[in-house]
Amino acid sequence: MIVSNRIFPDKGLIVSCQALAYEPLHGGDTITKMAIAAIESGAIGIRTNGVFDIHSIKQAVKVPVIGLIKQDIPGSEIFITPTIREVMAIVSAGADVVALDVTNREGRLEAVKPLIEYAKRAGVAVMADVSTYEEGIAAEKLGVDFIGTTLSGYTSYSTQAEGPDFELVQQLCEMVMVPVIAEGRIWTPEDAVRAIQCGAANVVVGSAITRPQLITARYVAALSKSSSVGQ
Ligand SMILES: CC(=O)N[C@H](C=O)[C@@H](O)[C@H](O)[C@H](O)COP(=O)(O)O
Repeated sequence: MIVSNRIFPDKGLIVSCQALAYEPLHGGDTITKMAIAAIESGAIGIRTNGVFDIHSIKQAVKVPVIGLIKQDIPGSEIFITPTIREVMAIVSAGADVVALDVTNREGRLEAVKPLIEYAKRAGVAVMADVSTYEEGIAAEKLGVDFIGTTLSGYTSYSTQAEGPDFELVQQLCEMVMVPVIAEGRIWTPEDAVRAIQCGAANVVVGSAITRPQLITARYVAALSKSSSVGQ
């Protein structure tokens, strides 16, 4: 059986549960509890950042976990699992899938090869976080198991949009054989349905479910906009 089909045999929702050190929910078992809540409500997978949360969530839930490590490297724009060190740590923490940057920046399409090979040799699948169609095509050639639209809008040359990049999801689904995971700025159930209609195998939703500070800010902005209307 193809690795990706074994990991996520059905289409569905993957919830990204992440809180970096500067975010209010960072620390302790908060993120693990978020993951448990998501699974209790029907999510089929979790995407999470960092060794602690990957390991903790793996102990707590039975669904596949996509692991990444966000790491700032001075002078580099690549921050999602930038080096082999992070790949090794994610594999050791027990993730089922390693997510990493497969963008066309800083020679990454060449530099990422040993990272992909390491994960695959360890029996762990790879999700390529891309920002454009061309990067998705390149990622498939590199032998990844999933392609995510995660970084659309986060590279200088990709589509900059407020909402999800449905066009990229659709283009990739038409051209690649590996499952495409729609990810990035999916805020409503309708967005998620549309991503699946575009051909996505799965949908990752993060902030709209697990970043209460951003959810709150949207309500506050909407209310302040509506109260200023007509004044
Ligand atoms: C660009 C970047 O750093 N994305 C990260 C990747 O793991 C996460 O911070 C996002 O929450 C995740 O991609 C889900 O997206 P959204 O939160 O928009 O649903």
